[in-house]
Order: sequence, then structure tokens, then C-alpha cells
Amino acid sequence: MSESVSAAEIAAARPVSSTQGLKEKITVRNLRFYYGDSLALKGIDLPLYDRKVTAFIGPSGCGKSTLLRVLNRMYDLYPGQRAEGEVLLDGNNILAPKQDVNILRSRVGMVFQKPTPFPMSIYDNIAFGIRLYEKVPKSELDDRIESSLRRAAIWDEVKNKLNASGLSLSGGQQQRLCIARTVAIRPEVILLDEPCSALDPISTAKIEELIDELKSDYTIAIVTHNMQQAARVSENTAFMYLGDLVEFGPTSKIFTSPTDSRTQDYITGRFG
Ligand SMILES: Nc1ncnc2c1ncn2[C@@H]1O[C@H](COP(=O)(O)OP(=O)(O)OP(=O)(O)O)[C@@H](O)[C@H]1O
Repeated sequence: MSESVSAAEIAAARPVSSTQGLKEKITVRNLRFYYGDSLALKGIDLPLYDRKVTAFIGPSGCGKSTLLRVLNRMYDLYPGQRAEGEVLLDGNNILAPKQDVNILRSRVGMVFQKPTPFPMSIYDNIAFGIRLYEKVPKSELDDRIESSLRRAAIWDEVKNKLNASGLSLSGGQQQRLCIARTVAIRPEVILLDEPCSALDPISTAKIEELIDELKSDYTIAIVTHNMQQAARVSENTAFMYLGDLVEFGPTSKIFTSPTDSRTQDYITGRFG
């Protein structure tokens, strides 16, 4: 995973991904987002294609995390924050007041920048979410926990210490534990907010392999500051700037022949 290879070279080497005929798992329409009186998203239109990876890139403060947090209504936890417009999940507007946010968050899971294991055993970290949403017999729970940890490529490292604290793991292992926790709930969409920014290159490579693996079953959105990472893991890329979506398209196109000069400037490191 050499960082000397440019994002454009990585993107150019990947197969061109056509969006023709793909299902839109999520459709964002004219989305505006407010922190109090301050408008952070200024009318975003964006598709997230089913079982594909979409990367959100752009300079600090452009609204990437805000957009991600709208997709499972994480902002609902904070007074004074509100979204207008539509976010359709399988055609239903999740911003509608009647939307049950607990059900939404079981369908749209999220992994944060800093690994956030619960202060409990590795086993209970995974069991917690499953128990929250379902009544599962112990034998089935054990199987679910094993398969989630396997899916997150961490089973071999933890199988002999499932009772150890999740906090005793390394940063990279903690992040894979958090991904296992998300996968265990069997969501349809996984949101990753700079999942590798606190990790070393080996752990980062593991998470990237995992993203590649997971997209056969999940629709994935990832916020990243790492251009090479966006080029490696995503089929489509959204470039944001000052609360606007400037450009969206196949990752290979965004990184090799963007339409907008601001995208070009950003991906070549001329600003941001
Ligand atoms: N809790 C908050 N209260 C008020 N304004 C906020 C809050 N969180 C973010 N903002 C503002 O909203 C805008 C978008 O922020 P956001 O965190 O979504 O950007 P970002 O692109 O994810 O940035 P970064 O790459 O630095 O994480 C910024 O102007 C930011 O200052």
C-alpha cells in the first residue's frame, strides 16, 4: 500500500464502474442541514448505490460528517440540529417524523473515527446490540457473535479471550470489533466516518480489505481524508466544498478527469 502512488493512478487502474441499472439504496434530495441558524448542508442531491462503496471527500468543515450523520439521524440526539429535504431509504423518507429512529439505526449502522468499544467484554460488545433489537437464544447468540467477529476479520485474534475487555485490544483491533458490532445487528447500510484515521498502515490495510469484503452484502458510505484510500475502496466519490456537493461520479472519473476545477485542485493537493 504505497502512498507514493497517486490517487489518480490507483483510480485509473481500477475497473470503470457503471451506475447503469444499479438500485439506489439511499437517495438524498435537496438536503439542507442546520446547526442552530447556521446552514451546514446547502441542498445536497446524491444517490448511494446498493452494495457499492461511496466515498465522501472534501476539505475540513465542508460537511462530510454532517451528511453521514443525517443518514441515520444521529443528529436527533442533539437539540438545535435539524435537517430539511428528503433522504429516501428504499424509497421511504427517513427524515419523516413518523420514522422510528431505533429501527432506522438497526438498518443503517455507523462506525466512528475513534474506536468506541463499550467498557465490557469482547463478547458483550457484540451481544449488546443484538440483545437490544432481538430476543436470541444463547446458542444462536454465540453463533452470531462468532460469525460477526469472523466477518470483521478479528475472530482469530480474539477467539480465546472473548471475556477480556474490549478496551484491552489494540486500536486497529478495537475498530474491527466496532465493525463486528455493527455487522452483528445485520444492517443494510454501513456508515464509516474516517474509520482508519487513528490506525497504523497495517490496521488500515485490514480495514480496507474488510470494506471490500463487506460490500458484497452492504451499501457503504465512507468519509475519508485519504485520497488514496478513497481511490482504493470506493466505486463512486462525492466531492464536497463549503456545504455543497460539487461533484459526484465514478471514482475513476473523479480522480482522473474531474469536471469542476475545485475537485481538480483538491485531489491534486492544491488546497484544503
Ligand atoms: N456541533 C456543531 N455545532 C455547530 N456547527 C457545527 C457542529 N458540527 C459541525 N459544525 C459545522 O458544520 C460544518 C460542517 O462540519 P463537518 O464536521 O460536517 O465537516 P467535515 O467535512 O466532516 O470536516 P472534517 O473533515 O474536519 O471532519 C462546519 O462549518 C462545522 O464548523
